[in-house]
Amino acid sequence: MTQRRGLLIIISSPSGAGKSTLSRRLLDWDGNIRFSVSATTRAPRPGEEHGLHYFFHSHEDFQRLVDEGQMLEHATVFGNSYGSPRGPVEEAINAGRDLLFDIDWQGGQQIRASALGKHVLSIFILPPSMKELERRLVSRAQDAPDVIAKRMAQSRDEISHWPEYDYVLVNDNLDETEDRLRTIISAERLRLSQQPGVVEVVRRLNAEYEEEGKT
Ligand SMILES: Nc1nc2c(ncn2[C@@H]2O[C@H](COP(=O)(O)OP(=O)(O)O)[C@@H](O)[C@H]2O)c(=O)[nH]1
Ligand SMILES: Nc1ncnc2c1ncn2[C@@H]1O[C@H](COP(=O)(O)OP(=O)(O)O)[C@@H](O)[C@H]1O
Repeated sequence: MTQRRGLLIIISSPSGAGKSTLSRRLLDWDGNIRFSVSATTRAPRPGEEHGLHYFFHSHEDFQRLVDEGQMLEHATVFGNSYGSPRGPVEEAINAGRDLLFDIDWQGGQQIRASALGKHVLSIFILPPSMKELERRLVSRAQDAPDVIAKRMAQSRDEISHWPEYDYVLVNDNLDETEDRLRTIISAERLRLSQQPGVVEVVRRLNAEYEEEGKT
């Protein structure tokens, strides 16, 4: 049987809505999902490792990677450059491995518009309220107050892109949101793995129909 192609799972949300937390849970849930480690010019947060959470680059190095065509997509977010390396993507699709992208709406648009767009499953995460979004950003205790203010100010713009996504989830209860994400991914995998078999069955049914017509 033909192996299904890998999925490019794109998760976007305003900063603080919970996409990193949900991404981590999805990676723990299923070993067939790998994380697309982005390149960025942002400074590492405490505990973040080069090559694991991000590839941390200088502005010059980042620009060189873009110029060399090594980025599948890239964008400026909160004043820093972020981009998804092209290298692992086609390999994953062909090997039937799923890749998880924690990227913003600009990246989502670029990948969807690319030749690889047909492999995309996109999910947008909304916070239950703006107050809760701010509470989560503050309680994460990773960003300075001015950085948090910048992210809150940008959140409305990010949220306005929800209609571009295949699915939209409100991340109120974390376990419930994780459960819904698992359901969405499982259903999409089922749809993809069925396709080759279904084409064969329809061909056989058509042949049988033709045979019947002759008798
Ligand atoms: N377009 C694009 N956006 C990215 C990429 N990597 C991360 N981002 C987005 O950049 C924004 C800031 O990410 P980060 O600094 O890690 O903050 P956090 O999402 O609040 O934890 C988020 O919206 C990410 O989804 C990327 O490779 N491409
Ligand atoms: N459903 C939820 N309920 C309460 N807190 C949450 C929920 N989802 C995430 N969080 C917390 O909110 C903060 C921001 O989540 P994070 O995953 O870093 O967001 P993002 O990656 O979208 O910026 C973290 O401290 C995380 O533990």
